[in-house]
Amino acid sequence: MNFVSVFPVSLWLIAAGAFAIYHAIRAIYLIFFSPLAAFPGSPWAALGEYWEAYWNIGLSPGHKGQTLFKLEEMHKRLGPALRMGPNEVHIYDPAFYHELYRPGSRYYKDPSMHKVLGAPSSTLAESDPVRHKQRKAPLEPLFSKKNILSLEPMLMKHVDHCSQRFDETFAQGKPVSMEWALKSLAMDMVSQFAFGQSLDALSDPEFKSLPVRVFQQFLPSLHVIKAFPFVRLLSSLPLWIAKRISHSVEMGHELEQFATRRIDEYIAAAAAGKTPTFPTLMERMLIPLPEKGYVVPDKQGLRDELLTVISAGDDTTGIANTVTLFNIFNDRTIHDRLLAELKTLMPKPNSHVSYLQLEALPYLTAVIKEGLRYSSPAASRTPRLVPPGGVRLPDGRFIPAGTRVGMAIYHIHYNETIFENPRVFDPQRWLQGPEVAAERAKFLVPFSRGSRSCLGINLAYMEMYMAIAYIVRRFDLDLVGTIVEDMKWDDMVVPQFHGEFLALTKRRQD
Ligand code: HEM
Repeated sequence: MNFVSVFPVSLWLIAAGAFAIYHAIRAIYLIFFSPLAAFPGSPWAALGEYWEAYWNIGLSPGHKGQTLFKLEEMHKRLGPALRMGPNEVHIYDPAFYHELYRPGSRYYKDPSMHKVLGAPSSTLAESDPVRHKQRKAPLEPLFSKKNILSLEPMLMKHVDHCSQRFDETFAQGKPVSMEWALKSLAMDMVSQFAFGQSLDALSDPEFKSLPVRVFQQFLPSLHVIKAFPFVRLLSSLPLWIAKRISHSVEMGHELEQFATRRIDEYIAAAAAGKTPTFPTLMERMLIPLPEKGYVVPDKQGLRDELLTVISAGDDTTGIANTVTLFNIFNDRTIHDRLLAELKTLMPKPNSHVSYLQLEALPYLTAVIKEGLRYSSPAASRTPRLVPPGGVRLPDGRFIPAGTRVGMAIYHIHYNETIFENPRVFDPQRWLQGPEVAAERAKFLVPFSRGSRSCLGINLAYMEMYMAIAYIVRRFDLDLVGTIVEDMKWDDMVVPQFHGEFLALTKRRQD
């Protein structure tokens, strides 16, 4: 007996017909009658994740990581609010950014989205504001400026190691792939901060150690997982099967195993009294804070935290440094002015200065701000849910409570009304008098704003100031055939460049 003989053909036809009618009615409702029908956009977007997947996944040429740019173009044609999904609106109005992401905002993260995207029990993914505050409690003092300043010698050690690796590669007559090298530098810094021991990514001969590659290759797969959540289930398969199905799933497995190993090693070392001499993420996460409602998470929670912090801190800072350095060495005017300023503080190429001294340099500061604007490492939208009562937009349209709304940092940073000639890398725009600079600073939001903004902001700034200042002062990078076109990028969760930034890393003599 088989299924077809149990259910006659007519029943199958009725079931298929009912299915088709249900979806046709659903489509008509979503496109023409839903409360979001007033918002223009592609009808495919109204039906599901299909439109976004079509522009992001890259099944056809020119359609990889393009949703962000497509949205920009559509907003310019169709207005500041677009239909982005059955229950989602996308906004392109800088003034609304400060409403959506302000401190105390009641627009919370959407838990369903983070369940799909992974690491659901991390601070980054926690949507409930009370639980988020509790979860953040041990991390806040760790990420404070005071504590980050105490990490300066550790960061300096990695900058020196990076310089030594540049020398070795130069001696072999080979160019350095700057993106890989700078991501390795960021990886060593953030891994030591997270569990007290760096992953020594800088020692890899090509700067392509497994952890750096794994994060780089896993993140773009989030586009696929978002559109087809069942893909996530593949990660529960045994590794040998998963490997045959998808490289990204294999990478996801690698990541989880890597984090679990690190946690076990850390706990074993702590039990043997061998903890690092400076506070680390792991150490803080393992101490309960009953007065703040913080309970030590289970293994899965620790793993999620470790993975999100390393991933949040590696690619982002690596990308920001890559883009900033390319633009410095691609424009002699910017380069010469920055070098001249650095020489006032660091008379010799091997001079050492403190981070606080670097932070006080006006042109370096302008270059770093512009690097963060121009690179926008966390470029895409970070959606939130509309709070009870809904929201009325300035044009009178209403968005009901529970709708997802999102804005993209890239759209703020590349908005011509705020930043003139946004596609030009121009540090000078930050030096046009305190009033103009203050007005522009309101819209410099690489780390987002409000209670869900980046916890790692102080560490990220310190990494950037130190990497940019020491590399520019020590090395005269000679771009090996890299042109502006190579630095164009697709939005694959983090920017993915079209070409490679290759440079001969020659030491300066004076
Ligand atoms: C240039 C470098 C960086 C940029 C541009 C950046 C950007 C961001 C942005 C935009 C968010 C908010 C995401 C959201 O709304 O969902 C965020 C959150 C976060 N970032 Fe960063 N980040 C950087 C570096 C770092 C570093 C170095 C670390 C840690 C070592 C870090 C750790 C975190 C954490 C833990 C969160 C979650 C905060 C929370 O939800 O309370 N980030 N980052």
